Amino acid sequence: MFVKRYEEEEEEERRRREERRTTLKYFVDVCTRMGTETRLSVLESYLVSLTSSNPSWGPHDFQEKIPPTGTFTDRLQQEYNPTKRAQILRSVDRDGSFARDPVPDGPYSSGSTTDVSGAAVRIEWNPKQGRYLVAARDIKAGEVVFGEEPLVVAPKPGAGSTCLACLRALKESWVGCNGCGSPLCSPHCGGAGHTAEECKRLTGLGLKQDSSNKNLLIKQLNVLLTPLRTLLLMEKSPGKAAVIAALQSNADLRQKLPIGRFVEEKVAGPLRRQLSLQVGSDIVQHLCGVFDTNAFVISLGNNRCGRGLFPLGALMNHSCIPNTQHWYKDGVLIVRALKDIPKGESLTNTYAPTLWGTQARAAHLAGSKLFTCTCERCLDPTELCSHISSVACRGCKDGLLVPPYAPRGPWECHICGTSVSSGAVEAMVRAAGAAVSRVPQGDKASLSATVDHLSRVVGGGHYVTVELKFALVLAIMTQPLSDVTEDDLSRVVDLTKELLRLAACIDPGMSRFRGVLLLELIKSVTELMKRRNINCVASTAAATTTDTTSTTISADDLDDDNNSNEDGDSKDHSTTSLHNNDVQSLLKLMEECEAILQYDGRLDEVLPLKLDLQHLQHLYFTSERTTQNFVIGAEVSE
Ligand SMILES: C[S@@+](CC[C@H](N)C(=O)[O-])C[C@H]1O[C@@H](n2cnc3c(N)ncnc32)[C@H](O)[C@@H]1O
Repeated sequence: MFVKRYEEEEEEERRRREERRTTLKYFVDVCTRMGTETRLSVLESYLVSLTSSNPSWGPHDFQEKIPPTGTFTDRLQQEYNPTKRAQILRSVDRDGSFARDPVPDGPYSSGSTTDVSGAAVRIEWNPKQGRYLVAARDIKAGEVVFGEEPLVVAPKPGAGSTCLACLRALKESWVGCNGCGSPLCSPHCGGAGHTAEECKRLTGLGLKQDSSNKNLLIKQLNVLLTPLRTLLLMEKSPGKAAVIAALQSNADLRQKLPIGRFVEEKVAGPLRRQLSLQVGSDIVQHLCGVFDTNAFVISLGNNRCGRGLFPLGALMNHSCIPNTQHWYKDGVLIVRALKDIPKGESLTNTYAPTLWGTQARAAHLAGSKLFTCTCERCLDPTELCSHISSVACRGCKDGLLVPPYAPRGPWECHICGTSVSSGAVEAMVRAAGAAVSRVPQGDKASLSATVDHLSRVVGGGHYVTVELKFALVLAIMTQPLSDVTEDDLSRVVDLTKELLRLAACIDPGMSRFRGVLLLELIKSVTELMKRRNINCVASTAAATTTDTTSTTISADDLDDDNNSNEDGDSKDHSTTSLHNNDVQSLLKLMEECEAILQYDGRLDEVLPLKLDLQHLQHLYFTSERTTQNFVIGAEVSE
């Protein structure tokens, strides 16, 4: 009887081994031979699987039936004549073998007639940008366009010790996993990330034995973990394997770059030698490329962060003035519209911080995503009149040196015409960047001094200074509010208003930047109002400026449409007083702030602030019977 059971177990094990071998072989085939059409079908099927399995994340009026748009293949049939169609497909499929790879088995399989009805988005393709998402119907600002769970999550390659199970960043001392010695936040961490299969493979790294070399081993672990987890997932699920195979990896380009060599030497080799994975270099190059090209940095709160692969989210192409932004809720990627998006418009996401200037964004995109952005902002040297890259002119008092249209041309002042070589400007910006890097993180005094210094060197509106201004606002406002001086509160009011005007140009709509700025503005104004006792008419001009100028904080002034006259000049903000209805204006802004930060970790701060404001409103109406004006930052003139 025992012999029989042993034989059965042997047979079962043999069958499992064979199954795995076939799956991986199958994946190799899919990866290397999959044609463009099939890749699109796989992703369209994946989109359908998401909308059907997770309708709660769909648009609010999800029940409304949208006429089926048909698959990409169908649309090509309809929209192009046969010659054009063949041309298009050849242009994206070098060996011409685009035709008939089988669509893989698994949860995402489907025939060529994928029904994408119900989804707010559909997938399109063009030769310049590849695949991208398009609004399948009108989408409203603030609407959740879709939610998506990650296929794979792992620590960032450059991260330090991170709990493999829950992605928490760990301090110097941590417990090692009993099996492989990898970092865990506790032996009983409830996170599901570190599986038995992964543990078995990772014993090959020697983390359990080697304690002298831990830091180096952790670095290696973080580099290997992403492809390891992805390969283990693909072995288990052919459907998911096909989705991952269908994602863009830029592997051909990357192989000619230092990153290609790095992957070969530091990833593919060790995966085979140390973790005993039978995997070819082409697969590893593809997987590393897929992550570097598509992965999102995820931040799960409580110091838990890493990278996640969200195939549908990854299909959003980049724009430096994106129309969507994402948040995370319980590990799910929530993609929301920043503005109204009409049917047919492509959905975009930004791959580079919007607060960076064009040269910095372009360098980041070229280096990591291997393309050049040609959006409206990138093509405009003034960056949509924000002048965030323009540098203060030394030739005249008010002028700005504006970047040239030609790549290495001279920068010219838009007022006095002074011309400065691009090399000289770049050196100036580098020096400014170096000054920023010397500022200790969160150090208010150094931040403030450096903002003043950089405002003189590169200008107050240059992106290096702007980033620091934002950091200064956060540094001031992370202290307990009762410790913040009135001077600092007034500075926050001025800085947030200046940054809100900038946000209206380069990060418009319901962006997190606007939401956080509104929150800090409302918080600082509310605190000032509370301190100055609503029943008194207080002049605080001396505390804020040497003259009696300051800026209004009414909702109208934060509204960009009201912020410039017909010539596009900024309004004069020197006449200042809070109007009688300003508490109500603040409450209105609060509503907007709450709507923007609906999925943000800072939403918790909104409710107490709202209560404070409602309390002030009550006081205000009581006091209004005796006092006409409540003034911040100006002399009272009755
Ligand atoms: C995350 S993927 C986006 C989806 C991709 N288009 C696809 O077909 O899978 C990023 C890649 O898409 C392309 N891409 C994204 N945005 C682009 C843009 N604005 N202009 C040109 N190419 C873009 C680049 O090749 C980039 O490496």
